Amino acid sequence: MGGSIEVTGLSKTYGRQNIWHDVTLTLPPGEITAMMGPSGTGKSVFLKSLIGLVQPEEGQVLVDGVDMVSVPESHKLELRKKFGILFQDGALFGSMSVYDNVAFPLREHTRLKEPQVRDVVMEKLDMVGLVGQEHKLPGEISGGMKKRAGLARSLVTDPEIILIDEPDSGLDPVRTSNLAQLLIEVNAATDATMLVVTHNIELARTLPDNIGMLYRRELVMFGPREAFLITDHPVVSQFMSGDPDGPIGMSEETDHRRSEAFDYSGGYPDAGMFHSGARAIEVVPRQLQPRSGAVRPSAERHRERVASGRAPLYVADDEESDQARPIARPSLPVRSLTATGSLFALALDTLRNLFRRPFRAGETLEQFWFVVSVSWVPAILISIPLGAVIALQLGTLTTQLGAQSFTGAASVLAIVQQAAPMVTTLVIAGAGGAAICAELGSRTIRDEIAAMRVMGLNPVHRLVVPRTLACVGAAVLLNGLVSVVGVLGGYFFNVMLQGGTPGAYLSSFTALAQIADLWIGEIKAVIFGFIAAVVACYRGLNTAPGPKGVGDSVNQSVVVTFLLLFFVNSVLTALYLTLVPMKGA
Ligand SMILES: Nc1ncnc2c1ncn2[C@@H]1O[C@H](COP(=O)(O)OP(=O)(O)OP(=O)(O)O)[C@@H](O)[C@H]1O
Repeated sequence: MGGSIEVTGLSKTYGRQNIWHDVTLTLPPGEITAMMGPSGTGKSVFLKSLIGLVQPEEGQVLVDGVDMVSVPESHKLELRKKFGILFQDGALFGSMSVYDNVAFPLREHTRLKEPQVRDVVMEKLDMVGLVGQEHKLPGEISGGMKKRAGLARSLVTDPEIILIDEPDSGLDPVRTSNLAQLLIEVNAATDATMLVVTHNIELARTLPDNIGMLYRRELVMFGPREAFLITDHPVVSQFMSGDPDGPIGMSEETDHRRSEAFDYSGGYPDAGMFHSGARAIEVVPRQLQPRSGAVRPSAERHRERVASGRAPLYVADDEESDQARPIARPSLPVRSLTATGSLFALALDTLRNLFRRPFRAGETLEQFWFVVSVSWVPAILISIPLGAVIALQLGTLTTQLGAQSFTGAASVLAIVQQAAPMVTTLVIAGAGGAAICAELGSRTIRDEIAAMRVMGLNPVHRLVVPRTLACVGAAVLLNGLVSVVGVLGGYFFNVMLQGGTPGAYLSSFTALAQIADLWIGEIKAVIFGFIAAVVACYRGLNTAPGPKGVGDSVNQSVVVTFLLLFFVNSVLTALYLTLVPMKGA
């Protein structure tokens, strides 16, 4: 029998937006449940909170007795292996073929040999009608096909709990019916617990054993399909009939006014009360049955629960439903501290995962090449004028002080210790970091990262570590390059324009500088490269929905990196000057 999920007092907010509060329900093991509700009522957020992809502020989600809300992330990764999930647009990995996407969980989590993997993958692809399309990339197939490929991937490990977000979006009515039929066959064959989030009334009327509805920040009704469909509840009956007249309008904001104006004189049905008889026969259609003739064990259990009165219909209290909940939003300092703490936690997690096997050499090299290729030209173009300006300024100053022979040492130290690591990392953050943040942000809003987490994979190990090593490697390499170009630029301007002598420029450097002065530049490059990468990855992985969310993340990642770099540079410089004695001092 499938896994059990018991939700108690669950509440979720985003900023000032209360998504839903105090949601309590149980998904009966092995049964199919549909969650309905107008757009934007938080159905997808609810589904993600069951699997620990969204962190609710209050409440519990017991998955086979373990609370998904409070267990540590490492335990969540294990618990998620019980789940299969189909995200709204399939959440396929864009760089892999349909075949590799479906094979991915098997290759990661089982010891099956490639021929066995092939058998399972082809069986699931056949089930969803995608045989012949397996070599295509996700970008080359339609939205409906992506959805079916996502379903095949979610079924490939025979999960105990299957979560499906809007299976019908992007599908025509015939394919929607076929998909519904497929889901009932899967349930009959596996007895998995299933939750289907949908707007599709026909699907909700014929597929599930139980139905729930979210509306205006709460669960308005939840219970057996046969009780839910015959209710007189104004919100539920309007939604199920698709009637434009009623408390539900164009948006939740205006619904508040419509709701006040609506005549509720018919009253609400009593919780736990079943309406039966002629009306039930009229409005409750026959539930879909497996074509194979198999008997669904969960359907039998459901009938027993209903007959014995152990499946009451929950109806929210009308008084409660119209009350706006005050949202205790943390103050700005608290939110800033929380974000800083999370960034710091990601940095530590990245360091921990550096030593985890397998080492992803291919992706690290690919990212390294990418960061170097977008950064080296701007880095050099900036370093030439910067070296010149530093040499000219210091040359003028040392001449005024009568110490012109020390121009070389001053310029080289300024370039190697300060300018080169800063320039390198600002360019890496602006070019490479911004691209990394945009890439991870797009993958986040397409639910690719969530899909990875569901498959029990750690995005820090898979994505953040290779990108961090790439940025650190690129920073060290480019720092050397920028230093050389900057020093040559300084030399050229000092010797050609300020009348300095080549011998004095170099000998002053050896007289005043020491090997530690060169090391500090490279150490700074390592630290700054690490900061640029972790900030970019952090913002990318915590992107808000939509293209605007990605844009905001990129912007914040660049600004935050710049601020951190200047701060950390001043601390490192002060430490170096305090701890390392100057040559000749
Ligand atoms: N990561 C996030 N950050 C901020 N707000 C979010 C985030 N994810 C979801 N939301 C907000 O939560 C609300 C509910 O979104 P959700 O996608 O769950 O709605 P839905 O009921 O599934 O809608 P639809 O049926 O249109 O898909 C929306 O207003 C959305 O903007």
